Amino acid sequence: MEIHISKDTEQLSNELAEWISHYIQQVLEKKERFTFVLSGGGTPKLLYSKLAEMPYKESIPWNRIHFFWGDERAVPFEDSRNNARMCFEELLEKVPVVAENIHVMRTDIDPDSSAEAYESILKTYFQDSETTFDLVLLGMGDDGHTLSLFPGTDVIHEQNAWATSFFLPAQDMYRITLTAPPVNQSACVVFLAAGSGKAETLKNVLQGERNMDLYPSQIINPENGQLHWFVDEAAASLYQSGK
Ligand SMILES: O=C(O)[C@H](O)[C@@H](O)[C@H](O)[C@H](O)COP(=O)(O)O
Repeated sequence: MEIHISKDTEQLSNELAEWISHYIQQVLEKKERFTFVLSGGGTPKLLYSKLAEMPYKESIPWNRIHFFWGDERAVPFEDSRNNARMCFEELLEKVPVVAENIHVMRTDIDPDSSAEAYESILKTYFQDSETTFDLVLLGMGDDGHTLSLFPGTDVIHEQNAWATSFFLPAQDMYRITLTAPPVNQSACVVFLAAGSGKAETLKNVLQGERNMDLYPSQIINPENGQLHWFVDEAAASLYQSGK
């Protein structure tokens, strides 16, 4: 695991945009397509808007990138809470992507069918390949959740399905989410977290005892891939470097 600490969210977004751009170029030197899992939540908005600006708008080979999502709130695409919609607004509408390469988690069908359909897209994509995505961008909630793996939920320990759906009473909505297995088979996972509200949880996730039911983010640990945390100083304020 590698942790990158930036001064504030502006610097964090700039540094991560640069890192992602460099990583994409590197991977695309060796293969034709790049698979990128986008995250919802508030923190990546600034990152996406940076990637949509120069120089990345022109330097990244957008037409060779295939986009997926880590999780989705089962609300219509038009709803401002829809994760895919946010990603379109901040990034995908602004750069030359190929429409067929964008794989949203559908919310115009029932959540179970949507999760099944997503899993079958992924299985078709990756077939028997040992490695899944080139890059999975994840957020972490103040409570330690990532994807839609919320503390105390069964989905944290799902071993078979690659995508699933369930009702989240606290938010009165269904969620559709990737499970840990396809994420842990990816080539690289990047967590992006910012703000003092995440400081205690970040410390517990990275340096506390292992308790995935309490801190689901701990379950994410690519078997043969890289794991990076990009955080700002506020989120890292309780993290003890060098420990
Ligand atoms: O749909 C969601 O809510 C997200 O996919 C979720 O997993 C998010 O990444 C975290 O909650 C962090 O969100 P913030 O960046 O807003 O803190």
